[in-house]
Amino acid sequence: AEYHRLWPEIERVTKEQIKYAQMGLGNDAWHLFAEEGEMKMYRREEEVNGLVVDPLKACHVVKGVTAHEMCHYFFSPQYRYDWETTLEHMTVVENISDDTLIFLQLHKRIWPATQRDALFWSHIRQVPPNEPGVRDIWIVVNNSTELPKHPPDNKKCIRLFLTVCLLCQTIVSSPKEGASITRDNLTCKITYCSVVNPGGWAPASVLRAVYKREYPKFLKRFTAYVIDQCKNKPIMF
Ligand SMILES: O=S(=O)(CCO)c1ccc(-c2ccc(C3CCCC3)c([C@H]3C[C@H]3c3ccccn3)c2)cc1
Repeated sequence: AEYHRLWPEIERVTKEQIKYAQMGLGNDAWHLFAEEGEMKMYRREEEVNGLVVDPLKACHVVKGVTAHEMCHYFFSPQYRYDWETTLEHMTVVENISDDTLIFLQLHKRIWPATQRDALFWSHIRQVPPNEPGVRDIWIVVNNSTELPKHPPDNKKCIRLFLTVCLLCQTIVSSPKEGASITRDNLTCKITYCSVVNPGGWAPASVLRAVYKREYPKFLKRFTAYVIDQCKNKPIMF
């Protein structure tokens, strides 16, 4: 799929997102707005043309799964309805390659905001480890795109714009002398980043309340789902 018209953009945005996820909190003014166990969620308050586009960064550590498994369940369409509770409808409108798809998603209306839909390419890839102790790194990047065949239907709903990445690192603790690696030896470090432009006006207070409620719920539910899906299956590195 290296010759697909979107490939240069996919390469550029994916490389940007790897850097952005791996820089941690940098020296930006991030506000910790949710913390539960190992999960820490940060946001910055930003508006573009009066629209709330608060960047979000979440860090989480889960035991018992690999980075590949976490990214596989996030990327693959067949599992999405199991963990994405705000979906009313989801379809794959283009199969660019086995590691790049284009999704069209209609999200449930969140009162009193108008219903939103999202059209985005989604790309999964393994990334070389960047620090000792990390066995492997996988990333999924979701980035809004436009397709003549799927124009926004502004009468029905508002098209939102998103750039999202899920970067996961696998850390393996050494098993007992001579024992093979089990899921007890696996730790997955997760960095989830999202910037969502709601596309049309919605009260800042409403949007911030939605994000404050929905993002922690989403990351907790998604990671618990992957742990449950993997626990009795062979490890996928
Ligand atoms: O990580 S993903 O790519 C996973 C693939 O689905 C992703 C994450 C989040 C969204 C999203 C974007 C905007 C909204 C709002 C904006 C105004 C009204 C709807 C919502 C609403 C449904 C709420 C929500 C917020 C956060 C997490 C999940 N649910 C969701 C879309 C895709």
